[in-house]
Amino acid sequence: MLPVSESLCGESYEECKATADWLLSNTQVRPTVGIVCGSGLGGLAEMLKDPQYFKYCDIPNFPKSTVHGHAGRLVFGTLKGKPCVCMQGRFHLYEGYPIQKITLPMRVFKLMGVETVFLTNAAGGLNQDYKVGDVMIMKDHINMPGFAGNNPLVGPNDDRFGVRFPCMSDAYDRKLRQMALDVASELGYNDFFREGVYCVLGGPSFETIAECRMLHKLGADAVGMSTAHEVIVARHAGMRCFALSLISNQAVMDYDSQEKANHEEVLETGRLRAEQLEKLVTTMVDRLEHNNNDSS
Ligand SMILES: O=P(O)(O)O[C@@H]1C[C@H](O)[C@@H](CO)O1
Ligand SMILES: Nc1nc2[nH]cnc2c(=O)[nH]1
Repeated sequence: MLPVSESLCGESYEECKATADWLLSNTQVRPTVGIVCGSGLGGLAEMLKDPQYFKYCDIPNFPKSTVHGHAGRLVFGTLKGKPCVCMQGRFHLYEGYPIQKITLPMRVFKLMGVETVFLTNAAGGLNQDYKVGDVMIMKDHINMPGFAGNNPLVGPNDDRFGVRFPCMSDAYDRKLRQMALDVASELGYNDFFREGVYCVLGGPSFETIAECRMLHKLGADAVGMSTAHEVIVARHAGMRCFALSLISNQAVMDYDSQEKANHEEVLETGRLRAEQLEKLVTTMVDRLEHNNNDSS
């Protein structure tokens, strides 16, 4: 067992358990589905029936949300009859929190009984076939901060969460990705649905032209500042993961371009696609089976 004092930044088993127990003692919902809303995509949380809200600042051990477009509250309720917990706003490395702290909610999800996590983000499109407003199913990620040792699993491993060296070749659940493609097709979304690789960087500055060109050459289709860390921690704890990137802006790849990435465009694209993303995730949750078989 890992003593509390050995936790790097308040993410020890005991601290996560205390947070999970506090939440469960304040709600009747026993969530099996967890949802994380990206920039400008918090409307998904409004889909929950009989919602119960907890501001992050009121939840023991939780960091505070500091980014415009991230409401900063946890919402409990049901979606298509399934008990859910939804992060209406997430934490990012650039907010100054240690990486172990920004991923703490994934461990709290696990300890509350969550089996499947749906994550969304806004990202810049590197793939030249992508347009603003496209939605990319994440089939894989490149964890750039991890190359420099900034991985959320750095520190003492607690076997109660997962193994020391977790596999990541199956991070994005194959069955859920196929389900998303099927649902997108049924809903008539084929024109703007893609599948690709997301690269996470630390932010908060957007990328230079040379960086975008390099990331594209390395095999990334989209670039962002979140999600991959959460997926690493969720997979370590054995939860199934499905993630979507809304291509909110084109990454600038050309020195003649006048385009400039900015957060307002990111939020605006979120507003334009919100309804379709909500419909897709809601339909997927409706079709989820109540088990946690690793289907990748
Ligand atoms: O939480 P996500 O990854 O959707 O947020 C993206 C990355 C930055 O936080 C912000 C940039 O506009 O949007
Ligand atoms: N790093 C990064 N994150 C984003 N989030 C939304 N758009 C972008 C982008 O172009 N780059």
